[in-house]
Amino acid sequence: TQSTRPQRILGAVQQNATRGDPRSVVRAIDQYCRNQEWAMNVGDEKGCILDSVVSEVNPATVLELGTYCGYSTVRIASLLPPHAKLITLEFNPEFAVIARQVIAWAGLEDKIQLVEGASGDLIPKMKEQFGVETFDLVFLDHWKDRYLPDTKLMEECGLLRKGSVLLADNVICPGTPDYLEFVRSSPRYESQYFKSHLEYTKVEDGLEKSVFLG
Ligand SMILES: CNc1ncnc2c1ncn2[C@@H]1O[C@H](/C=C/CNC(=O)c2cc(-c3ccc(F)cc3)cc(O)c2O)[C@H](F)[C@H]1O
Ligand SMILES: [Mg+2]
Repeated sequence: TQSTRPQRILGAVQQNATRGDPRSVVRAIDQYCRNQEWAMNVGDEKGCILDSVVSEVNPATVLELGTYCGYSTVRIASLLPPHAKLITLEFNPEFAVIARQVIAWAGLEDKIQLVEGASGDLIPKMKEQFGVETFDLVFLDHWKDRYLPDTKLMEECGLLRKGSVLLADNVICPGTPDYLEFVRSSPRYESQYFKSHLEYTKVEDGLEKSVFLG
């Protein structure tokens, strides 16, 4: 039977990456998606910007919205200090199955909690069900029309504190116009655009880093 793109990405990891070596997992996915078939990972170019923001924030608690195959999940978790935790939300069970195996291959199960479900349902349960106070860093990379409602929901649920950093993928391509307008005009956020390119292409895209001011 025909394999799916996520299954082929997992295969590339299992064939080309070293178990327990997260950076080799990241490299294997980038090489596959650049040379064989495109996939919507944040990728190597925007990934370097992601790395620098993660290193700067040095977060104890991270929330990722939209796991897909776990590329950015592994990339972020590989840079976290000991005892730091990353919660990643994914509502497509087929993607979750693949992402769990990619995370396991990287040996990062202890740092990453993949929760299956929709962000709109899970965000209100973060405190009670997952023992989270606030998030130091949130990486938004799920449906683009959900960035703004979920940001407002995180505020309402008290999951952001003064200094929490939101990092949003794809603010140019496919684009998140309502989110961008909000974080750039709101007095409660200090926003900065990092110009880059759509993963594995020459098309413009970028990341928006927005610090919640409380
Ligand atoms: C809505 N709440 C959700 N809760 C949990 N998991 C979710 C939720 N919503 C989606 N998911 C989950 O998060 C993922 C969704 C990622 C969406 N990403 C993109 O569409 C996306 C698209 C392009 C792109 C650019 C140009 C072009 F020509 C074609 C594509 C580039 C990118 O970097 C992207 O990130 C996953 F698939 C979905 O199940
Ligand atoms: Mg993306």
